[in-house]
Amino acid sequence: MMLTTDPKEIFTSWLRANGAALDSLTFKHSAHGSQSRGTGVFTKSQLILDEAEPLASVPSDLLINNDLVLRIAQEGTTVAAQKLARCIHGLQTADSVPTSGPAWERICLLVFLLWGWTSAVQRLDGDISSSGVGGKKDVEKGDKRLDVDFWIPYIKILPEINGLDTPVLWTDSLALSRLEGTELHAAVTSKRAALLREYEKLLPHLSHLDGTGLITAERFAWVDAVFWSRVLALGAALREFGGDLASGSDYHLIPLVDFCNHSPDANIRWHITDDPSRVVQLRATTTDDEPIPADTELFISYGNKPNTELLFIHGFVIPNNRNNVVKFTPPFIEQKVLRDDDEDEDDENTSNAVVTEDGSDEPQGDELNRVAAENAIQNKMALLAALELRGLIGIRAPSEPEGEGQQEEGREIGPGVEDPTLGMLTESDLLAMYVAVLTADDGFGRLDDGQYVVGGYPLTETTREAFSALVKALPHFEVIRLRVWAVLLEIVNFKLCLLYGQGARPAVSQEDQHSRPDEEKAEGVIAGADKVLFSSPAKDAPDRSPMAPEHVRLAKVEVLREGQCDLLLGACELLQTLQERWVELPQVQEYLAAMQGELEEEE
Ligand SMILES: C[S@@+](CC[C@H](N)C(=O)[O-])C[C@H]1O[C@@H](n2cnc3c(N)ncnc32)[C@H](O)[C@@H]1O
Repeated sequence: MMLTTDPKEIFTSWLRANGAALDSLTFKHSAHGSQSRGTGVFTKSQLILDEAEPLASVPSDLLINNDLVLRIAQEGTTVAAQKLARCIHGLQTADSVPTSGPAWERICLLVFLLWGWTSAVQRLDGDISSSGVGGKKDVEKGDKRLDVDFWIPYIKILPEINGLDTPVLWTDSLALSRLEGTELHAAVTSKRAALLREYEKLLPHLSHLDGTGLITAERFAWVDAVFWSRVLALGAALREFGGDLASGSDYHLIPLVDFCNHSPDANIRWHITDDPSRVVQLRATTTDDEPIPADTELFISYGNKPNTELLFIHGFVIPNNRNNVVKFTPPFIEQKVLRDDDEDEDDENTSNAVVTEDGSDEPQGDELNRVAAENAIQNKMALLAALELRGLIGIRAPSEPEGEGQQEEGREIGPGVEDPTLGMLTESDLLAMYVAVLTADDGFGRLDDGQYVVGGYPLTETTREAFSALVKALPHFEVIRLRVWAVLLEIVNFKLCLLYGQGARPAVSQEDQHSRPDEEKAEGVIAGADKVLFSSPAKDAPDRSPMAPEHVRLAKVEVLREGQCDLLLGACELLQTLQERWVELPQVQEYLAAMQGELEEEE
């Protein structure tokens, strides 16, 4: 009998031999146009999807979590297990390495993957030192799961560096510079720096796993990407069942289930049971009457993720992604005082402090304003935290009015409409915007005893409902809403400038040997982003994706940028309409007239 060398077949046999069930499924290379999706889960023969019938299942013995890694380190007897033990022991005793919680679980799983990968590479290179002394095979006598060899069929089918293609792994790529103007540019830069720092910190311990310099900074970035692109946080679900399944671990790698690719129109999902022999199952999301043909890929949903997140974590984008969002930090109105102050300082290059007769510096008006602004921002941040509104605010695409009647309502948009932002802001983001734009003139602030007030009334309960009620009760509530629209419009315009300021067309790398004239190629990339990514797959699509070509990366970034531009243009249009409507409101007109009167009196 011929032994197979196909990693997918070896992996399938390994799953079956170890208690997984996957009779109706198979693993195949998946591609859409020239965008490779790596390995995916396909139907083996014609199949009718039925919610009640599990399509596949994985036993608890095949789940990989930090409990397993620690057991290998404590109980494993092979040379490879001892290497892992030295690595884990070093990490546990090192300064500034977290040794509990999700951060530690992640490190344990990174170590596991690097342990498997270095062992697989060393076997390939004929280096048998990791298998045993004098070339004798070093086999675990107890639990086979403590033996690195047991896991090699799984390790060998994982995507290689080029198969993941997340921007953090892009080097010397023009596509990186095209991320400028999007949130991803800063995110990628800081993630790379953080990974490098972490690599340098962990390397003395990781080198116990290999000792021959295999674990480079790039390999460390790879293992981090493998982890984030396939980890599932199952802890809470498993703990509900109690018993043996309720380990302390949250993060899990689940061979088989982690080969499911993502689609917004997923037809399968994972499901947890309390039966250890089939603890994680794949099930259909619906029951159909019509059979689906053999060789159809089945997809799960990774959640309602925007393209920024999909590209950052998974290296792919979805055209016309309904979940796109543009995020920003809360735009505290006091930041304007700080910005103006900085500009004044730059202009005059002088300090606001004046030297008094006794020679000491005394804060003057501007300085006092600055201190007050900084205090106000700190108080606002504390309030956001107390209301659990900390974090970024997101703008989503406003929903399109549907049908005749709704269009009419769209035109009628005004204070009476329940959500005048048409879904552009969530309820909690709107509350965070109120916190950002309220000022002392609105009777908003924090008293010396720590109590918040809105409109002069105390916020007796620090809940979102109570805060929202006080804001809505303000006599000039519509003025506050107008302020929100105006601040948002400023942000949207700024974000659009960042995107367009980047230029509508990418410059083209000189290294590109096969390039058409720059302009022509750049135009092709932009206009044909969808075409490049989603044209028909090559007939003989390679089993393993080659290095993602530069034009594929550029096309992905263009899909991301176009998504953000469309979203921001839609938001800009709506915000302009909102501003126009709100400025006409009698409440707003009265408020503006009163302000004008006050100003004239002061003069
Ligand atoms: C959980 S793994 C799925 C299995 C993976 N294809 C493999 O070969 O190991 C997630 C990774 O699969 C790829 N992927 C999943 N869904 C995709 C999609 N819709 N388009 C492109 N790539 C996808 C991405 O590389 C992602 O990081």
